Amino acid sequence: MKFGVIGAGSWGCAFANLLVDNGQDVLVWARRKEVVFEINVLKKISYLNGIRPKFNASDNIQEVVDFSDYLVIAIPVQFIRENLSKIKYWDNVKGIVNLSKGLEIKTLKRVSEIIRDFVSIPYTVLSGPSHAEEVAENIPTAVTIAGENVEELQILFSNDYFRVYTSDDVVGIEISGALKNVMAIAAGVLDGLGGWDNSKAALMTRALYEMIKFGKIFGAQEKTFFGLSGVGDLMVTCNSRHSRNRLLGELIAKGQTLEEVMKNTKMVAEGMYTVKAVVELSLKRGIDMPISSEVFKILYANKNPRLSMLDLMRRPLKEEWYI
Ligand SMILES: NC(=O)C1=CN([C@@H]2O[C@H](COP(=O)(O)OP(=O)(O)OC[C@H]3O[C@@H](n4cnc5c(N)ncnc54)[C@H](OP(=O)(O)O)[C@@H]3O)[C@@H](O)[C@H]2O)C=CC1
Ligand SMILES: O=C(CO)COP(=O)(O)O
Repeated sequence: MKFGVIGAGSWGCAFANLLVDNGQDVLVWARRKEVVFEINVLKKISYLNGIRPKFNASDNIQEVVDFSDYLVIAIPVQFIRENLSKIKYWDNVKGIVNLSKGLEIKTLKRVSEIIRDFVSIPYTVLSGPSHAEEVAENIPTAVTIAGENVEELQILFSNDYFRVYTSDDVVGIEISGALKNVMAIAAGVLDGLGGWDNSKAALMTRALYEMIKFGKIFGAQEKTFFGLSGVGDLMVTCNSRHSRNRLLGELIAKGQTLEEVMKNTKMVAEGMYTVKAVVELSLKRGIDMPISSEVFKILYANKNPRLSMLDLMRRPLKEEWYI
């Protein structure tokens, strides 16, 4: 099978290597010519130290689409629309596989909804605790896919280091994948303030609750949040040294501004965008989202992270579980 991968960042490249390991033909789209040169000629991936690309790349998006049976999306969510709009013909593509995690802030849409604005071909989302750095080193990883063609894709993607489960909950997988990035920023804030175990465990548990509350309003299934794309990805992202979202929160709590953090990294922390959509949607739909709302205030209203933590502790007392 031929896979075109849109995005030559860490996840696009790690996933492309996985596909090659599984015997698939792969062509990756990178927006910059220097990245194509690095991959095709220098055999380097600048986003993944020490990992050699097993695939070729092109900076011509239409060429990659024309090559593809399946098109894999692996670029930051805020740029999916602008890049899909460059594609003129979709004739060969039999399905889309989305690896990106977030909500579009301009439209408040999930990735499946953005894609439906362009084509109505089968859509599948893949999510779960899967840091690119570890997948690229063939470290055992498990993820979930939902959508169309999942039986075929489950077989094509699985191997001895990558185990793929299936689910019937596209909405739940997209929402849990998007929201865990916001929660990981909050976890990073705690790491920056003190790295306390009790506080981190409390935050992650209440974060899961908040994710479920939000997801159910949009038709997600509760059980999805207890699976790989929910609690699994929440655990990895809130705790991992690889997580860009967690690191963003940590650096802010240690005194850097958002602008400073962004200037010093080329990697995307999706939660800093998604939190805007989450707060807007929660206001529109009347969903109480205390952790997301504090993350928003810390990032965009210059709120002192210590005060955010205190404000969360001082909320009205209540039963633990009341959805
Ligand atoms: N990294 C991971 O472990 C995982 C990431 N994800 C998700 O995958 C998605 C991609 O993340 P990841 O690979 O980590 O990102 P990286 O930060 O590693 O790389 C970002 C990639 O997106 C490209 N890019 C940035 N801006 C644009 C633009 N305007 N148009 C086109 N391409 C652009 C960058 O190109 P350039 O180099 O030219 O700037 C680069 O190739 C995100 O939604 C993320 O949440 C999901 C699971 C695991
Ligand atoms: O989604 C991820 C791991 O599953 C990646 O998280 P970060 O973007 O925070 O690194």
